[in-house]
Amino acid sequence: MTTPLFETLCVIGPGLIGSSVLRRLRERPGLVNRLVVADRDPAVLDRVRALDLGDEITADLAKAVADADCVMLCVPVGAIAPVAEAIMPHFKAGAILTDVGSTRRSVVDALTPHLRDDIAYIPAHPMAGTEHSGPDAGFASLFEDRWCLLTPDPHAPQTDIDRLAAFWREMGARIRIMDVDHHDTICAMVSHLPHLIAFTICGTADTLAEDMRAEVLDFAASGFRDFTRIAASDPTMWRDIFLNNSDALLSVLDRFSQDAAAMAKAIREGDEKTIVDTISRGRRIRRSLLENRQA
Ligand SMILES: NC(=O)C1=CN([C@@H]2O[C@H](COP(=O)(O)OP(=O)(O)OC[C@H]3O[C@@H](n4cnc5c(N)ncnc54)[C@H](O)[C@@H]3O)[C@@H](O)[C@H]2O)C=CC1
Ligand SMILES: O=C(O)C(=O)Cc1ccc(O)cc1
Repeated sequence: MTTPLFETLCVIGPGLIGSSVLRRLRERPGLVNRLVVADRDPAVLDRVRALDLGDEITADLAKAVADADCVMLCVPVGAIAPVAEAIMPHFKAGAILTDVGSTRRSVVDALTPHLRDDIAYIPAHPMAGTEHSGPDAGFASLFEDRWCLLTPDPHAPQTDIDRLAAFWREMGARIRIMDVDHHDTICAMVSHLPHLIAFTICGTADTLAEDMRAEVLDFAASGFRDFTRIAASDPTMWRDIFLNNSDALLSVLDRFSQDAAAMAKAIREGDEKTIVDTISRGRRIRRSLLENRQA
């Protein structure tokens, strides 16, 4: 019997990410002794009960955090700081506060003024997910071989950072510790811009003339289908991500627009070399991802 990493873990917002963490913990009962689960939506709590994902399941967030050694916020980015502020007075001294939010800087800036000295704030963003939401969408292997990016508050004790890193390793993830702004720039490039492009391209197809629109959907080849999978993601979650990472996102979008314009120019001018170079670069990136088993 190993020592548990946390005596009591509280998960607030047991949707896709939160319920995946809970499922993994149910498969490995020694890691955490007691699971407290909270959400503001009673329908979500009913599903969590039916799925048996918590030992205590409640809509009372203050009560939920009272005994927790670690509180994990799995709510949309825009709700992280308000929820953290509301529950802060109810934390046990020495507890860890973590969140799985997809963006960092604006959340850290909004939350830090409300952070108690005796609470360690260590955001941990798993680079894993799907286009689905809610407690029924989660699965225990979601984080297997995926990165989890930790951006600890400068005052967080090293022992707490090590403990949370060990927790995410048990979830199956690989750990990288990084600076808040670096996190946002990387995520803008590898996650937020691709989603923006997917939402936009589906919008473009949808605004075609009515007769052509039916054909777009009938004849959609796998390229367009891949975009529609990403574009099926949750609107609230992605609104929050775009608005909370606007600087980094607009900066990579600007770069992308310039590159797209360069590609348009190459096509217009019949510049075969630029066209082939651009496509070959994409192919190289895909192959290197496959070699690292990340695709
Ligand atoms: N979906 C994905 O692929 C990934 C999402 N993330 C991040 O994880 C977080 C959660 O995402 P999902 O699990 O996809 O969301 P989800 O929509 O599946 O679940 C969110 C849950 O939070 C609850 N909630 C919302 N506002 C609340 C509030 N004020 N108080 C209490 N509960 C509240 C909702 O009722 C819902 O049960 C987000 O911050 C997202 O950016 C991170 C990695 C991947
Ligand atoms: O479904 C996909 O393709 C994703 O990219 C999931 C995802 C969404 C948001 C994140 O912050 C991290 C991963």
